Amino acid sequence: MASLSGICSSSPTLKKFPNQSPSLTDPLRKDHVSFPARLADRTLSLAPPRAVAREVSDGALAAAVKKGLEKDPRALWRRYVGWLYQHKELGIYLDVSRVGFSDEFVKEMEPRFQAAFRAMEELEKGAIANPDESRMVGHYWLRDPKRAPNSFLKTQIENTLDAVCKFANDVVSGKIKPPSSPEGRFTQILSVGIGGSALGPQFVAEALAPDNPPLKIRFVDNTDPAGIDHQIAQLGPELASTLVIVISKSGGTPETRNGLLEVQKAFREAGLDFPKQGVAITQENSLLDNTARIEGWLARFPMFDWVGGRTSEMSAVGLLPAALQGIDIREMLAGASLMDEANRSTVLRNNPAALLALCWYWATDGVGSKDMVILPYKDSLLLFSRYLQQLVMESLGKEFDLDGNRVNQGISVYGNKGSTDQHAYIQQLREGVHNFFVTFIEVLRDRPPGHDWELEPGVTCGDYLFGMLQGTRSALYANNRESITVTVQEVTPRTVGALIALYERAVGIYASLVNINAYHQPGVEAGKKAAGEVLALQKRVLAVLNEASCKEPVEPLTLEEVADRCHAPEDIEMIYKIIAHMAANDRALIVEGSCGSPRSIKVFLGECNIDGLYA
Ligand SMILES: O=P(O)(O)OC[C@H]1O[C@H](O)[C@H](O)[C@@H](O)[C@@H]1O
Repeated sequence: MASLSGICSSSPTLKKFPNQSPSLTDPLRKDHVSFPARLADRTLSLAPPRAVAREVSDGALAAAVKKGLEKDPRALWRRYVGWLYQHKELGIYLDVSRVGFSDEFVKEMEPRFQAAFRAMEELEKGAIANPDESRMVGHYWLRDPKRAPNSFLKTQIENTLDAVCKFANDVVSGKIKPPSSPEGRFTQILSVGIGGSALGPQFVAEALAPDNPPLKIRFVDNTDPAGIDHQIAQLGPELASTLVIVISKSGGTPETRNGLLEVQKAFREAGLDFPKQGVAITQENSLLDNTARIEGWLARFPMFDWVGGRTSEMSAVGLLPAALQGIDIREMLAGASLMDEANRSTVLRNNPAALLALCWYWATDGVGSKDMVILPYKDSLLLFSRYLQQLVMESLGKEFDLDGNRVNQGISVYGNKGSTDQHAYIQQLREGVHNFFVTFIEVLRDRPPGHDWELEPGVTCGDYLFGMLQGTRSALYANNRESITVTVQEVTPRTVGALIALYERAVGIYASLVNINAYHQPGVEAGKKAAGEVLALQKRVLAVLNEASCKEPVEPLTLEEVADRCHAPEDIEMIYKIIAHMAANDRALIVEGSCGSPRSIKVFLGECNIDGLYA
């Protein structure tokens, strides 16, 4: 059982259309105006934007493009050595040599970087770095509480960490027991949460949980009934020894609420007392917090107003589940803190997060023109790309900049793992549409010492993984595909903490470079609001169908009739979808016609709900 210290990546058709290069002549291309010096530089000598690449395939500019990315091995080696970043204590390396930025570009960007460094410094001092929500942005304080802008916040962070450690230790040691478990101690965690309240814990569990953790973890991160049923079924009798951790900063996210209600129902049906096995992680006085307090849940931990969901892994959100799985959370914090310290350097070459941001700006023209493909060559880092998807896309995907200009910024992120993806999408990356740059995550240590063996003379299984990574990096580069490589010695709590911190800061710096607020997510609300409107419409449809179904004889209705009676003729398509969904779930009966020809449908409810008539 774990102790507290233990827890604590030649278009032939163009020949037919030699005069077409639409994106180069499109006046809306932002890179025509965004950074003229750098564009001039690039058309002469550097890695091709996509439109240039197409002309190149026609042969005209091929020589210039080849000149673009350095191909001379000696010059490349000099570039590699010259730009290689190493964090000695963390054993982390950052190689940006396979991104084609020039010295001139770096010089042009220098003032912007200095401005970004100043902005990060202000942020860390407690500036309102999220102006739209009038919030401070304090995730960096979580791993270095003395940097918090006042002693109250410092104490809050320290007390929460202590409480997390104590609670985890008490659960792992069996001091805190489930009320009715034959095993006498908690054996499972069911984490209910979504977005930033799930992705960090999922990534960390996959990366760091030991093979036999003190508590195994499962996730309910959706309002998919079948998915929830599956998790509960997998728990089986162990529901009695399951600690349910409900995580929601706002405390009112519908998917999380639904997950909680479903889990509570399963507890009732199993005759279990949910509050004695329930833990809430949320902002003080949120709906969730009040529910947990009133119902007397086993424990409650705070989420701070100044920590965003996508940067909450080092708060109770990430630390509690990690500690319960026997992951050394103090090591995660130490790794993040060390990385933060390195990222405070105002010398670009010495600042790994700034180097990443530089590469992102170069590769995407500062307008998101290329996608970020994350390829960790290590199974345990599988979920890193998924974690980064939210961190990068929710932070950088913004319609307006800080001055109110419409910019539609963002960088798309996707990925899975190597070498597996070499058998899936590397074909397109090497030879297909050139709309990406790759980040390889390399782990030097193949497996714990003493377990290695040569599966053929001089070659281990890990050597193949290494060879696949290096081979893919070279093959992509040979075809002018840029890549970054982040290398870690091994996957440990310290390096995972550092990787999270590295990307958090890179996102913050990049946001400053392109002048956007990385810390809000106004776009997410539109979908939520529309979902609420659909559900409100469904209630009206139900009422109309119920009324017709309560008539004697029952009055099946056409879609037009339902829409008219809902006073929503403009919503007929949505009404059709609502009815088709209800019919698929045996909640409405289609007596005439079929869903394939919507105008033919006549529908009513299987039974009349008298109470519903007067609701
Ligand atoms: O933690 P919660 O308040 O439940 O929010 C969960 C998620 O909901 C949203 O849709 C936000 O866009 C995410 O940033 C957030 O992480």
